[in-house]
Amino acid sequence: MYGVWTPEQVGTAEEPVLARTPEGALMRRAAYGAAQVAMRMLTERAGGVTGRRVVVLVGAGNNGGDGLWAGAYLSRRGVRVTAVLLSPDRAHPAGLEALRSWSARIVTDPDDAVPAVERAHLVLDAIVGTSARGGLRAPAPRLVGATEAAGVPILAIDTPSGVDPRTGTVPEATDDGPAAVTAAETVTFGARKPVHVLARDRCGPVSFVDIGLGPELSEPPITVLEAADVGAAWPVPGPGDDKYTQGVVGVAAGSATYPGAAVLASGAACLATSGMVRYAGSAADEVRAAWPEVVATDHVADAGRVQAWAVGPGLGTGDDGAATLRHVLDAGVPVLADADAVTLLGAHADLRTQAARVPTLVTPHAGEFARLVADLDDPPDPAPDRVDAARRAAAALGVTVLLKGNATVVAAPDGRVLVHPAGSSWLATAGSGDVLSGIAGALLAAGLEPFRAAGAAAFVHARAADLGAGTPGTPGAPLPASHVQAGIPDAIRTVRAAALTTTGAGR
Ligand SMILES: NC(=O)C1=CN([C@@H]2O[C@H](COP(=O)(O)OP(=O)(O)OC[C@H]3O[C@@H](n4cnc5c(N)ncnc54)[C@H](OP(=O)(O)O)[C@@H]3O)[C@@H](O)[C@H]2O)[C@@H](O)CC1
Ligand SMILES: [K+]
Repeated sequence: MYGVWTPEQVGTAEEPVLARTPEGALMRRAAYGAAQVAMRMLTERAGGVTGRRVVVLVGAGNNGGDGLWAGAYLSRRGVRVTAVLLSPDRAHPAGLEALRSWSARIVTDPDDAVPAVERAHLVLDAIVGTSARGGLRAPAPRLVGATEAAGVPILAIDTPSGVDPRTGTVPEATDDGPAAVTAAETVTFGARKPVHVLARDRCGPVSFVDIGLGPELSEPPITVLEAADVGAAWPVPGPGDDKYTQGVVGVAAGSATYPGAAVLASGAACLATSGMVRYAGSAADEVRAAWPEVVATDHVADAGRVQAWAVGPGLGTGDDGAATLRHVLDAGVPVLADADAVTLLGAHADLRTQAARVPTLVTPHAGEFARLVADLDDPPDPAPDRVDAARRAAAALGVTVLLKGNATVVAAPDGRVLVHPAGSSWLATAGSGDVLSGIAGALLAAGLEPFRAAGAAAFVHARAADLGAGTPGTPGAPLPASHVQAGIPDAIRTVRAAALTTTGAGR
């Protein structure tokens, strides 16, 4: 597990460290770390360091200072460095002096900069960091566009410029070029910021350089689970367990029109934990045929006792669906509400009141989220700040909210937030949400609190898709939701193996 801090919190943590270290030491530490990453990238992508060409795009503030110092360290190692000063009058003086002392080339005319980036082996984006507001400013779009068109990789210094460091959002591109950098990799300093988990597609892999802020940082407003955390929390049977002690999950999903949702959710629940799965609904025959271990009935009233309900996929949003949701919310056990159940919660105030009385996890995509909060005073809007919107919705509704998207955001009513940054987009396929419902419902039944269940389910769901798409590190292929479902056991094995390696847990 690691934390993510806002730029303001990082700034506050920096102050005492800056006060007790020699002037410029923190920046030099950061820049040295950035130069190490740049040299590794040059070795991997250009076969070596000495004599390779690096262009540093240098903005007006300390981020530009990091870039200039990194350029100086690279020059010292024999790299041919060109610094492009985008605001020549405001370039960091000490960094500029350091770079000049190594006789690096310094360019201020964009017309000279374009051929330089086109011929570079690597471009460092030191245009703007944590003080960024809005997209790239001229002439940066032209230079970043030329870099991308030439296929030259970009290493973002601290944050990919043009991407909002707090929310990960990017303005529209203009005729001048891209509004933000798309980095091959990012190197960050002191603490990870929201952009690194909310806009992984813009950052690429993120390296972390410790500059000693740790003791000064407050509780992180966002945490990110790692494989070992998920593996250590994953419920598996012990010697004293039977099918009931591990938790029975009820699945209320699917309909005559959408039996597939029931099959996907029930099967995912079967694969996620080893207790027992009950199914209630009009797709009982289809569920039994696909998953003979499921105890299936036609109505929730006949389902028998469960320790949690997963309700919603393919349920319908009419009176029957509302009655089913009302029934499961009345059972007094944790509830996973997805898809049509989310829409029903948005439409019925009494159901929302019921949901707040039991541990409820709601898993909307963007459209369902808008319906879920439509009736609230001042409805939270995920554009531009998805974390804030999820946090406000969770607090207002008294439920845990898992907001789907490229980065999954989980917010608890008490203000805790988890983000799961997607490493890929393979989950953008019909039925993948039904699979997530089954996994999360099974974890609720096994006793995980909604916040943890949501984080662990999102992690394993994404891992199942990645494994199903192909061998990590090679180009993958699209996969349907039934293959995501089939990948759940492998995904669980990998997180449990990670837990075993890290802590000895997960046995
Ligand atoms: N404190 C430390 O010792 C350490 C700090 N560190 C480093 O400092 C970085 C933060 O530095 P910073 O606060 O100086 O601001 P920074 O992000 O460089 O922006 C500078 C100016 O750019 C402008 N600007 C705004 N938006 C823009 C845009 N879209 N496109 C173009 N320009 C834009 C805006 O000025 P404006 O023109 O709007 O007045 C803004 O004031 C941090 O990310 C890390 O890299 C590390 O070295 C660790 C030690
Ligand atoms: K940057």
